[in-house]
Amino acid sequence: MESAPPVVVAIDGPSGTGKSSTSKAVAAQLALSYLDTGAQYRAITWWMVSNGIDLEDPSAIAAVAGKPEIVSGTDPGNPTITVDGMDVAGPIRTQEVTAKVSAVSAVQEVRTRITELQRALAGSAERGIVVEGRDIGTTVLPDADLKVFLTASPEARAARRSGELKGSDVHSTREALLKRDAADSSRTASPLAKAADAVEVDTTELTLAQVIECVVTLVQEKQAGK
Ligand SMILES: Nc1ncnc2c1ncn2[C@@H]1O[C@H](COP(=O)(O)OP(=O)(O)O)[C@@H](O)[C@H]1O
Ligand SMILES: Nc1ccn([C@@H]2O[C@H](COP(=O)(O)OP(=O)(O)O)[C@@H](O)[C@H]2O)c(=O)n1
Repeated sequence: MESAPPVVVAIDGPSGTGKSSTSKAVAAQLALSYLDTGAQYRAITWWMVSNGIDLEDPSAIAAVAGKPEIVSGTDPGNPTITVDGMDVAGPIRTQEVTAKVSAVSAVQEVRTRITELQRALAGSAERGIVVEGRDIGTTVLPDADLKVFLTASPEARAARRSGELKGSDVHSTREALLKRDAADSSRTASPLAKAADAVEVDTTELTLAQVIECVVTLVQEKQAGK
């Protein structure tokens, strides 16, 4: 039997809408690769913080954007991320990195560099890939076979996020999350946006299992040529 052509799936949306959990599960179920592009922006931000780069100064960020070597593992069962050979899966999730990532990801030189990495990984995935982020359907992979834009109410997103972060309260989590969404949506370089041809799924009232099933069905329909 001939093997199916690779399928490329772009999943975008704001924080806490379920992109990572959905993308990982969909990729695992369909034996596709998986790429968390937020982890890449977090990794370059972690490197800049660790090296004392002035994040108030976009030109200082731009000047060193090419320095760190960022490598993403694309197995949905074991996604990995390293910077210059160091495993940074833990350090990229600190509140400090979360608070600073939008300033770094707004710099065009950073985006150009990370977008190149993303396209190379998508192009080399034999069976196909699920790529999640903010600008995958609009900029990184505008020819993706399927584009999904996940949304959810700010309350649902804040409740989900604060459920993950021990000791955080929903109110401050909500404020931090909305601030980051506003920065990501208003930047000039490849802002968070829904592609015109993306399928929007509001996950507010859906369980994670329902969202996964919905996206798996959309991918299978594409693969069947519907
Ligand atoms: N539909 C859903 N209902 C309830 N909780 C969800 C749903 N989707 C995701 N979650 C939970 O919300 C949290 C954030 O999900 P995540 O996939 O990391 O979102 P994102 O990648 O969009 O920021 C995780 O703990 C996840 O298990
Ligand atoms: N394709 C992408 C993905 C993330 N990002 C940036 O990276 C940050 C972290 O993304 P993330 O997906 O890890 O964030 P969460 O939704 O997990 O909180 C975002 O707030 C954006 O600033 C981006 O600019 N473009």
